[in-house]
Amino acid sequence: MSSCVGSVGSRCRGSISCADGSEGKARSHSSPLFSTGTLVYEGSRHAHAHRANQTEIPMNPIVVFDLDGTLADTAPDLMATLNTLLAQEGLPTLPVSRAKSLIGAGARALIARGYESAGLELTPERHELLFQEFLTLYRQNICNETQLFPGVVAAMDSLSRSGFTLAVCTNKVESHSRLLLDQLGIIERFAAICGRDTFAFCKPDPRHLTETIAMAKGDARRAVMIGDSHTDIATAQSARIPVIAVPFGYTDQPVETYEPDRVIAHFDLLPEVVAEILSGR
Ligand SMILES: O=C(O)COP(=O)(O)O
Ligand SMILES: [Mg+2]
Repeated sequence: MSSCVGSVGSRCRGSISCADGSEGKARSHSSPLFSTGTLVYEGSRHAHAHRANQTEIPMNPIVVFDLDGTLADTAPDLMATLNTLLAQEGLPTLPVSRAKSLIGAGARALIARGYESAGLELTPERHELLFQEFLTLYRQNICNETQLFPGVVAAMDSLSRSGFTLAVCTNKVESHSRLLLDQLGIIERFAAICGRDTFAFCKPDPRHLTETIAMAKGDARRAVMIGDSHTDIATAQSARIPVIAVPFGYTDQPVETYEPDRVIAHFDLLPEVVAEILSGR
């Protein structure tokens, strides 16, 4: 039998390619919602194959987390880094409370928005230079005051026990995301960590989410995203993935404005709400 490598794409429409070059369709193998599902390969050349000869690719239900403002309160260290840059130029620094309107679209946007609110417009060259400086500075100070939000670890424990794969889809650069998740002690929990530079596209492009799910080998039909911003909600909505919002992150407007499927005020509620969404309750 040929060995088949799963590259099951977003929403499970992807093909599965085999060592012998043949392609086949992946079909859902009926599975209970919260147990590990499987996809059964039915290669065109092997359609006659006896069931015992079929290659099964496990596809777990998956929860995809945003990082800044969802898993962790990163505002103090992000704003401290921004303020170091502003102070270097003799510009007024900004309070952490401004994080809600500045964070969410990555470090480049944070710098542009920060300088704009300090009354300075950046040329593209200067912007790029400051971005590089920001990356270096932030890397050295990434977890000084940053903390996981209450209940994150217990919620992940519970989801993992129920058979969920976990992944991160963030607009932070991937290396920073990995460094931070490592310093927070939770990096091992994620089957995929995809930052704004992991693919050629990033949130709100829905492919950032669907490709994260594919990379984690999660089942896109049993996937839920959790995020704190309009960007996360819009991304999930365009990917047709249900989305839960947290109200304690970085957004100007209340998250309800963007019509997520649910809003949870504490991570203790996450496992239950994910279960409700996936069972259509
Ligand atoms: O760093 C940012 O601005 C955004 O990051 P997030 O996508 O994890 O919220
Ligand atoms: Mg966020």
